[in-house]
Amino acid sequence: MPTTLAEKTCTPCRGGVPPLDHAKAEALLAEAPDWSLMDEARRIERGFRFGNFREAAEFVRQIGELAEAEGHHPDIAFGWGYATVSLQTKKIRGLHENDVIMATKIDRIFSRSRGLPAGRM
Ligand SMILES: C[C@H](O)[C@H](O)[C@H]1CNC2=NC(N)=NC(=O)C2=N1
Repeated sequence: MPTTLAEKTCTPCRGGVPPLDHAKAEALLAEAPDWSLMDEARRIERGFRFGNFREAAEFVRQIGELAEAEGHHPDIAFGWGYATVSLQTKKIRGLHENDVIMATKIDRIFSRSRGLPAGRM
């Protein structure tokens, strides 16, 4: 039984479910404290900094692999030294547990890229 969101996998979201309300989103974000609620809690976003373009591009590549494996996809803007990742469940135009699962997994990718053990930023 997974105990943390990062150990869970995204469930196929077929729509028809209500988006998380602000309180529930806030509660789940306790596991992804570096992410910000945006657009009246319909989206979450986090900015990441890197030493150059190549590091940012590699981070984006790894997120792409994760997204394909999980079947849940972020929006990403990136360039020299930065990447901004946004998560929303498009089908419900709001937040789903899948979005926070992805956030926790993306945090682990970033931690690993900085040579930190997962779970410590
Ligand atoms: C069929 C496929 O699982 C769905 O279209 C998935 C793909 N990835 C997705 N990603 C996001 N962020 N929101 C979705 O609603 C979504 N739907």
